[in-house]
This record gives sequence, structure tokens and C-alpha cells, in this order.
Amino acid sequence: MTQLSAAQRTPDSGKALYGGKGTRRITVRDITAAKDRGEKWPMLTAYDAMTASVFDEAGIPVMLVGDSAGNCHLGYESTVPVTLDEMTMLSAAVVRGTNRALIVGDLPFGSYQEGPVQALRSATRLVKEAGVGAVKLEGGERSHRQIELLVESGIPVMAHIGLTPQSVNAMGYRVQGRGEEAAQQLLRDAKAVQDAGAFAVVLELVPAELAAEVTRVLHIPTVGIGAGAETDAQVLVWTDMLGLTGGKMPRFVKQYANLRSVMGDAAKAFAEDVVGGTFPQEEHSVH
Ligand SMILES: Nc1nc(=O)c2c([nH]1)NC[C@@H]1CN(c3ccc(C(=O)N[C@@H](CCC(=O)O)C(=O)O)cc3)CN21
Ligand SMILES: CC(C)C(=O)C(=O)O
Ligand SMILES: [Mg+2]
Repeated sequence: MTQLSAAQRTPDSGKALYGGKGTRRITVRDITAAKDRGEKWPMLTAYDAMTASVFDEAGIPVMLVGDSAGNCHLGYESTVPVTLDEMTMLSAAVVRGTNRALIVGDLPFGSYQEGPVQALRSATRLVKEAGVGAVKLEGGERSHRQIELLVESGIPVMAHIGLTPQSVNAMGYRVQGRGEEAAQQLLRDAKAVQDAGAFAVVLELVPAELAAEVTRVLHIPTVGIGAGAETDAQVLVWTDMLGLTGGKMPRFVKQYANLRSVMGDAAKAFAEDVVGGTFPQEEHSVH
């Protein structure tokens, strides 16, 4: 792989993305280097500064300000209504809450489909106003011109193929790449985004065997969500992973905590203290 010049090499180069104890902010070059070392890495979504600071201190090397903020954070039915103004505000908060993680801002539906120039205008807002280190957009072959112009303009791009939720009205939430023809299309999409210059690609809800093949064929890292164990990285929506989202979870979610019950129980305890007159106590009062 590419050798870094002395000027590009920094004290943190070559450290593990997770557990590497690096102090400067992670760059897309570090992500590329991790695949060359065969290292797997975790990505979580984040939508606010406070949550992002928790994950940053936990050593999560890459955070995605996902347009899943639409359904997880803003109360929409899907990601479709999310606006670029909303993504800019949430992305800026996540950047402010973090010191080390690479922050990737999701381009929302309608902010890049018109063409490369619109994509560049939208991505530029996330880079200049929010300070993200990279952007993500959905689509393989269909988005390759957008990816090319962003990369030419100096904006690193994470691509996203397989299930692309912004197209829910056209494709539903269904497994992608099943069957020979669909598998060949997914491989073409993966190669198209790599050729266009994407530094990584999300594979969402595709058969594990196909995701493994894409991961072997590509030199850029694959980030799986519902794509089996062989991808270079894994991403989960943070509110799913911590049991906060509520409702029926997709099969690919592993729940590492149940914040919904922790928070609900705490809220009830507070309410009972207030109603019963046991909060505040003397130690919570000033005189
Ligand atoms: N909370 C949340 N978690 C996510 O992972 C997520 C979002 N929101 N919003 C944006 C997209 C939409 N995603 C989705 C949405 C639904 C399914 C789903 O219904 N999957 C089912 C059926 C799949 C099938 O068999 O075809 C599953 O059980 O996995 C999967 C991914 C993933 N992303
Ligand atoms: C599920 C991930 C990849 C995403 O695009 C999001 O959270 O918006
Ligand atoms: Mg998204």
C-alpha cells in the first residue's frame, strides 16, 4: 500500500484504530491502513455531542451522523424527510463532542440525487459548517459521478450499497443481493464506488457470503450492517445497540444494554420522590 512521506507520517500512524491510544483525530488514511493490516473496526452512529463524547472516550474510532437520526432522534417515520439543515446541525454537535473519532456525515435524501454539483454543494456545507471529515451517500453505479466529483474536490466519501433506506418507497426494507443477478449487480456497485474513489463502503442487509466476497475483491474497507461477520468493519445504530429505540429490532441488531428500561425506571423514581415529598432532601437545598 501507499507509503506515507515523512511529512505525512505522524506519531499516531500505524496505531490500531480501536485500543491504539492515539491522540490526534483519525483520518481516512488511517482507515485505509487498517485494512492493509487486516484489522477490524467498529463504527456507531451518533446524533448529539453528549452521546458522541461517551463513544469517543470509549475509543470508537469512527462515528456516523446517520440520517437514521430521522427515525431515531427526530420522530420521523423514516430517513426520507430529513433535511440538510438538520444533518448540518446534528453533525456540528457530534464534531464538537469528539476529539479523536473520524466523523462521517450522512447526506440526506434529496441533497445529492440531482447530480454531482448538488452533491458537492451539500457535502461542502457538512465539511465547512459542521466540520465533518467525510460524507456518506447511498447508491453504487447510480451515484458514481457524485462520488467522483466530491473526491476530486477533496471530500472523502463513504459509499453505501445493498439496502439503501432513502429508497424505501421504491425497494422496501428487504435483503439485497439474493440470487445470481442481484449478486452481480451488488458486485458491480461495489467496484463502481471503489473506482469512483470512495474510501470505504457500507454493505447493508446483504447475504453474508456475498458480503465476504465483496470484502475480498475490494481494496477499500467494507462496513457491514446485517452483512455477516466477514466485513472489515461493523456499524450499528447507537439507539438500537443500547436498547433505546423501542419496538421490533431488525435481526442484525445485538442489544448491549437496555437504556430504555434504565431511563424509564429512573424517571419513575424521580416522579415518585416528587409526588411523595422525598425529593429534594436537605443536601439538595440552599439556604
Ligand atoms: N433504528 C434504526 N436502525 C437501523 O438499523 C436503521 C434505521 N433505524 N433507519 C435507517 C436504516 C433502515 N434500516 C433497516 C430498516 C428495517 C429493516 C428490516 O425491517 N429488516 C428486517 C427484514 C429484512 C428481510 O428479511 O428482508 C429484519 O428482520 O432484518 C432493516 C434495516 C437500517 N437503518
Ligand atoms: C445504518 C447506517 C449505515 C446509516 O446509514 C444510518 O444510520 O443512517
Ligand atoms: Mg443513513
